[in-house]
Amino acid sequence: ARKCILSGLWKNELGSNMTISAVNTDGGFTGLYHTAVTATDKHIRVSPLKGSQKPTNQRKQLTFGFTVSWTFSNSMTVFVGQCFMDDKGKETLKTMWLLREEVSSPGDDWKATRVGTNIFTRIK
Ligand SMILES: O=C(CCCC[C@@H]1SC[C@@H]2NC(=O)N[C@@H]21)Nc1ccc([N+](=O)[O-])cc1
Repeated sequence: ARKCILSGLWKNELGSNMTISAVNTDGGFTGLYHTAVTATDKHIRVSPLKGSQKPTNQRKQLTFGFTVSWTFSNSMTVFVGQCFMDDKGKETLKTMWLLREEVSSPGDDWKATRVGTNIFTRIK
């Protein structure tokens, strides 16, 4: 594909994987996220994701964002990033994320958000 298409199966360097459904006409998409890691002592469960991307007809290397609402803990992650295509047509999603945990009081709000990066490549 000469243009990045987000739908399909992706994995990141942590070993997490995600499936993105078909992207609808306004750029919206949904999917499922299976994280390989957690900072809780909970059992990991597949969690829903919802996001949007810039329409592909405008850009070859599109920007996107999505939110994962974790089903196994009171926390949320937002990912934002861009799809890059190499000259062989291989797509890479370079992302940054914010992970918000639920804290018990406003006084703990300062320590409630983690930040990081993830790179996703397609699982053939
Ligand atoms: O652990 C969690 C939920 C799972 C987060 C997985 C993150 S999302 C960014 C990164 N990319 C991945 O593929 N996986 C990781 N929530 C959580 C974490 C810490 C605390 N805490 O209380 O410290 C509470 C909930």
